[in-house]
Amino acid sequence: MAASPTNDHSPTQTLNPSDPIPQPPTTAPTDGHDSTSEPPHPNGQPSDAAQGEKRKREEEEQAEQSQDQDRSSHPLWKTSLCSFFRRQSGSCSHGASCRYAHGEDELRPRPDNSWDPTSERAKKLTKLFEVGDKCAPNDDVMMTEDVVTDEDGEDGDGAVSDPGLSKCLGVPFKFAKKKKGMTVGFVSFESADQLKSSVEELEGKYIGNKGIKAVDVIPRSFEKNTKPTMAVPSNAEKADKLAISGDAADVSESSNGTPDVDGNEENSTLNGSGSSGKSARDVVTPLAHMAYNDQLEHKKSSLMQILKRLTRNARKACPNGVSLPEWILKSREIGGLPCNFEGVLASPLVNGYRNKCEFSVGYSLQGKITVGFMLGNFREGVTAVEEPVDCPNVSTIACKCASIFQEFLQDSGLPVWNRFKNTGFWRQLTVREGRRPEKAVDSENSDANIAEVLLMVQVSTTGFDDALVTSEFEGLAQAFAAGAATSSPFLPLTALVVQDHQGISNVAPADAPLRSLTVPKVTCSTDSGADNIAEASIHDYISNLKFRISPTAFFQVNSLAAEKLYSLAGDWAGLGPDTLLFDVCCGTGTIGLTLAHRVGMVVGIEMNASAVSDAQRNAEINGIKNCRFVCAKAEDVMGSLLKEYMNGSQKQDEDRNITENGDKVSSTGEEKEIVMDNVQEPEGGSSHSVENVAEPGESSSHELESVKTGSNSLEDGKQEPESQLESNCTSENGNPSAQCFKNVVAIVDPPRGGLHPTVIKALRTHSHLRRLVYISCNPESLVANAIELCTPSAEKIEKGNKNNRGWRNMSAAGLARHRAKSMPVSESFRPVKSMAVDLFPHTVHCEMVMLLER
Ligand SMILES: C[S@@+](CC[C@H](N)C(=O)[O-])C[C@H]1O[C@@H](n2cnc3c(N)ncnc32)[C@H](O)[C@@H]1O
Repeated sequence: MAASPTNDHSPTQTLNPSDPIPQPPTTAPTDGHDSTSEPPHPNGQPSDAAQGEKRKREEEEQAEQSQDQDRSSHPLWKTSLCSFFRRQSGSCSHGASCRYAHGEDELRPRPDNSWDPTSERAKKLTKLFEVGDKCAPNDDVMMTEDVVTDEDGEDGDGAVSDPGLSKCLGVPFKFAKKKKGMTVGFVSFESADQLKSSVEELEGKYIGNKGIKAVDVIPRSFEKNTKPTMAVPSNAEKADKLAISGDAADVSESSNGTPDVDGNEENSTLNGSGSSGKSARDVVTPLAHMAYNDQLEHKKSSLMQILKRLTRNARKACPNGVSLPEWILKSREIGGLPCNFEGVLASPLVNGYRNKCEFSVGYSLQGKITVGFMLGNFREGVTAVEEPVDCPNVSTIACKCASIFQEFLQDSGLPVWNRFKNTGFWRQLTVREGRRPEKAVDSENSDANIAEVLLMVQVSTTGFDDALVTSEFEGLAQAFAAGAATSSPFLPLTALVVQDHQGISNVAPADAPLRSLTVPKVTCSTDSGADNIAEASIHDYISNLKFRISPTAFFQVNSLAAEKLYSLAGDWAGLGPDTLLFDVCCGTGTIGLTLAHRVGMVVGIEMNASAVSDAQRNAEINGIKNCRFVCAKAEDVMGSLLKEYMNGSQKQDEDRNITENGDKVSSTGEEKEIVMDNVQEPEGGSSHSVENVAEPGESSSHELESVKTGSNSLEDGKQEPESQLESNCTSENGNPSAQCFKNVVAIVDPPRGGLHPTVIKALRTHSHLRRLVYISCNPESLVANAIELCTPSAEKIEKGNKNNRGWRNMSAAGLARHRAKSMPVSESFRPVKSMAVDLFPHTVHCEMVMLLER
């Protein structure tokens, strides 16, 4: 049964935003504007001229799209009612060519078989649904965790049955509970008879206008003292239809069960349905059934569709009275793309390429404690975990580690984490592998290239006896030592770390306590047994540079493909001895350090303290002296750093930033200037001094500067920077200033969500920054950020209404269009070229690179 259509559903909520035809206004807001795609006009009613202009743009856009495709065969053709036609009593200037339906007769069903929610058909269906449509889809609940009650009617936590849910159900039962954010609730019964009669009574029942569907919780045969339990998945889009509270706080596991939590690609992989019959392989590597070349083709065409959104949205956002930029006009010649898309570069290694995997701890469908991948989404009631067998992106060594841990857990005296109750001890295993330098790489046998393995076990120690915990940790270390000793292929166990984390989701904050465990010497190939957490790290190689990687620091999961990615970014960035390169979101310094020999100076910005510490150390290991790493959130320091390095031209910048309406914005475009602390040496000269690291949210930055502390010794094969800075090229605080650099470029590589708006503003409003290379693991956020960077400025900027709640429901592109309107007057960038690098074979993900210039 599909989610029931309701009148308050806007098309953007019910349709896939990737649909190439933007949705029309289907509701009739008072200002006559398209409330689904545009925020309300901040200054009240738009003028007729503005409406005319907007309409003209839409017409142009329509004309362009008609070149691309046969519109009438488009899946969204006439699937929404034309609001102009309705408001103007049956007339629309587009006539028969309008993409929207002129009346109910013309209306077509949407690809998901639903109807425009404002249509009569949809309303009728809603009514039908309310009086008893029983054709609900068979949502699979694979909740393999204990959700049932104790004998006293309380759950294991002592929490009482959910009274709101009890009231809604209106049938006899023993215990009922639903967590906020979940689309299913759980009910247990005194007896099988009670279950049978209650389920019969519940069939066809509604809570609000949402049908209840009762399904068995996945085989509970493994439970001792099984009590009859069923799940009641709500067909509501939002879980609050079944919850007593309207507040549907999200408790979903954003990454659990996925191989990576680094804001990287797989976070979305498992957010689909948890349909039974799916294996871990299907869920984690959904393209594995395709030949690799076909996978690349598949990625190419979906990336092209996403890229076209940049053109469409920038066109839409282009202010009235401002000419469309050349790149938008020319996009017609390249099928609506914003710039040339040069294809997808293949990964040098297609199987076993992941150097980091995060394995969930949970129960399999058969009730066995399992270490592997979750088969779906916790929100939808799926917690079943399957072993990572047959997932071609995972190395044999990583699988072996998961299996050793799984064996250990079978006899552990401590419980596995229960996501439903938020109780338990063992949560997750992260396996990180360090590979040998490239020259030694054997692409046929990727496991043979693994030289170091770091294991991080996530636990929640709260409420557990210290002595028991200590003895379990000893047992764990023994188990890994013994397992590694007998492993084939050889398991070079380097470090074992425990991360203590109490939070609901397994995504731990960067400062979650870490403890290094001593692994008995007998099994260890390298310097294991380190009690000092500073030593718990592994090393990998990119472009012949050696990188130290701490347990929680980001490092691309496919090192060989990352090398291709970074060199592509470097080639496009137009580097030279006169270049100052900003490496924004630099992680362990990979991009800046691999390109350092091609530029005058690198300034890296990164918020994760361990990663910055690694970056600093990596500069030292490789004898690189022209890098400076700043530990701070980019949004807190980007403007200040650009300003600092563009000292000489500051006055000019400030003059430029007096907007037409007389408002003066800071040179960074930020409303408030963020003042950086003076540059500080790391305490005691040590790059590991985490005391020097800004707390999250602090606006100051403390820096670990490799410029000053880089060692002179070069390891074999390491690159000497091409140019060293003249000693007189320094600003007041001793850092080299931009006057020494003719060319200032930025390479940004943000997490999935993209750049913070403050960073975008700073990059855009610093006119000396002429070139920007954007790397992204999420092309959607790249497009959203590029809309803001590439849309021409209005002659007069609009001030946004920060209290407008309508923004919450906007797509990323819609929000970006809106933000573009309030961007301080500044020269926009233009997309020059784009290309993708496949870092994630067998998954739908890719790294995208786009060159922006002005
Ligand atoms: C996709 S990774 C890229 C790291 C690095 N460029 C590389 O390729 O190894 C994104 C990095 O941005 C960092 N990050 C996330 N939000 C940030 C912020 N607001 N400011 C600075 N760094 C941030 C993360 O810690 C992570 O290291």
